[in-house]
Amino acid sequence: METLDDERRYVERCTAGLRRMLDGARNNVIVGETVAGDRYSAERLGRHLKSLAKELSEEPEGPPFFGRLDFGQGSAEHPGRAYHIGRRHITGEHGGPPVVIDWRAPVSRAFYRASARDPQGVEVRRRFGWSGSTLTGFEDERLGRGEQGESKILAAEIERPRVGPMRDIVATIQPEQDDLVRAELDTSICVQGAPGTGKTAVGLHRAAYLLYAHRKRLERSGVLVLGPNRAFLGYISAVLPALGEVNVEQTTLERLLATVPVTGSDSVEAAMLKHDLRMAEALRRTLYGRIGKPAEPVAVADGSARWRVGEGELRRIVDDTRRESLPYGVGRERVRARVVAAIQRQAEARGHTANAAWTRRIGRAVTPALDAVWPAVKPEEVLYELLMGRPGPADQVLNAAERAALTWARPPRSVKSARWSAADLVLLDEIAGLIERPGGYGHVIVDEAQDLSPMECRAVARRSEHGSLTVLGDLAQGTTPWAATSWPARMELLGKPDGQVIALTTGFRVPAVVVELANTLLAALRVEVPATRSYRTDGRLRVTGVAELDKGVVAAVREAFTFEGSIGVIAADAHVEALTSALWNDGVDVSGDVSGDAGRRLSVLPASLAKGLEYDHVIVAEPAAIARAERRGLNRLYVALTRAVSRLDVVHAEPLPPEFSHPPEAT
Ligand SMILES: Nc1ncnc2c1ncn2[C@@H]1O[C@H](COP(=O)(O)OP(=O)(O)OP(=O)(O)O)[C@@H](O)[C@H]1O
Repeated sequence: METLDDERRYVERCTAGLRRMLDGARNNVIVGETVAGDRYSAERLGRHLKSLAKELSEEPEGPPFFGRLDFGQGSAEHPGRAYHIGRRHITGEHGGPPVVIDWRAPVSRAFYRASARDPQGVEVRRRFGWSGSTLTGFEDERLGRGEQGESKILAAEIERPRVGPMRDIVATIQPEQDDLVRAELDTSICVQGAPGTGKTAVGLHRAAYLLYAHRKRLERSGVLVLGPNRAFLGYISAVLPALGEVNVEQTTLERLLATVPVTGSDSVEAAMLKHDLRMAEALRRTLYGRIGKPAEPVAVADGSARWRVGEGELRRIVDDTRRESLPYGVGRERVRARVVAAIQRQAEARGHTANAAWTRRIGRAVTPALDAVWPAVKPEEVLYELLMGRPGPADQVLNAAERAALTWARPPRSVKSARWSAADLVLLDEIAGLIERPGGYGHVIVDEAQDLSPMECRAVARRSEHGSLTVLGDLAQGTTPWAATSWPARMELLGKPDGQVIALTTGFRVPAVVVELANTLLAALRVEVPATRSYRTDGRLRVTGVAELDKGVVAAVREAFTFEGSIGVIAADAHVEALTSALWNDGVDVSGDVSGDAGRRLSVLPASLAKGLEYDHVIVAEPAAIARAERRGLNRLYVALTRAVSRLDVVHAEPLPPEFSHPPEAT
């Protein structure tokens, strides 16, 4: 077995290999520009090579490898071979074998899965420790001899103080996580996991894995990551580029659906209704209500000829087309084509020849008749009609009180002046999907999926109809009024009723003492979620009663600065401003960005933005205020309490919510 010095020399080989790859890619750009046969292929090839060169040169400096596998002589596939495993493949000298194997390659799987009980041919698994890009040491597990122990390098990685945005976990993916990361592309999965079990990490690594294993297919069809808000996206946005994947769309559902600006708002009652599944049927009926019974025949002047499709035939065409359940817009064009075909039959019977230009002309000429029976519509027009509250086909789905709740209190003068709400975006998308099927993605990853409404699930389902889904969430962290209470039901709404629901049960963020406190709330949340165990036995919890909240928070922040890592003050939305000024007046720099991106250590954030984020030291200010601020305030509090990586301070001036059971009070 080599020494640390040997491994350091190997690092130099890797650095040289990377340099070779970059030079090669740059050289190829130049050659590619001169050798391609025609301008089109020159441009395509050039673009491809340039992006490869750019990708390589922009690759963040980091350790070239994190692990090594030495296979025994008895291994069927790799007898006596050794492989270094890293974030990306690094080519060897003179066309020789690669010096580093991509963590996603099939052989790397054993790094994550081999154990003393099932060594999978691996004699020794080595984990490397790094300080920046300096190799500092390694640990060996002699799996072939049945030796496997707790890894200090793994523990240090999991327990390291957090600063800045989320990092990848390629060096330490756990077997239960690896199973999900490498699940087949055609398999849709739903991961239920308590806070900090690595759902987001798993989802992002799955995206990277799928792009590696099915690059051609997915580069064509695309991979989409949906997160709950911009702060969260800022927090996770560096993970995939660090893994060499820059072509994944990462956005929120609201942004994805933003076809019109959101300038309006809804009462909770109206929003609840707009997110209710029955809206799908109400909208469908409203849209198809536009199709009319033919009142007159189609008459078309064609030079000296006059063509005519009678009312009866037109009615048959419309009825037949309706029965085909096509998207509304496709149906309209089908009716047009059938009317033109009927005219063509007449014309040909009278000796006219119908060429393409004639067909186009007649197609245009039947538009007025088509508009009368199957009019062209825009989604906004359909929703406008529904929200104006006039009697209509939706009355068969919604009762009078519901119709009244949906109706605009101050109706706009026209579609153009309508002020659409966030919930309206979802309805507009539903209508757009009824008119024409949207383009989909090869794979969609939805994080914090417990918060999706039934109507939002349908918007996701439309985009993954011909692809697969990774759904990530925690029923206990549901904070929207329509949050999920069962995963199989949500998977059905998401269009993947056969999707497997799998639980992650080891927590890597929240220390055991904090989990215990958060779990006292869990009973009150009335959701069925599997119990989890925290990997972390370190950590500190302190509950402090104070006379004045702002002074208590300032003192807690001052103390937090004496530790390493990021600090998050999480408060009820209404308290954020006052706490920020109290800190500011005390000379604390509070300009930190919520996602930790600005490099500052302290962020003061409303509880409503805390989802998915984590801070080394969390100060939850006035839990009772967070709990009473909204209908699912206790769930929100559960989210806030579980953001802590190392230390949690609960600071309160009011009594704690009664659902907290006897937390230890600081003196
Ligand atoms: N195998 C692992 N090795 C090292 N760190 C890990 C591992 N799995 C998860 N983590 C770390 O644990 C923390 C929590 O992970 P993540 O945010 O993915 O959890 P989550 O289940 O999405 O949490 P939440 O439900 O609270 O949003 C992150 O810092 C992540 O990097």
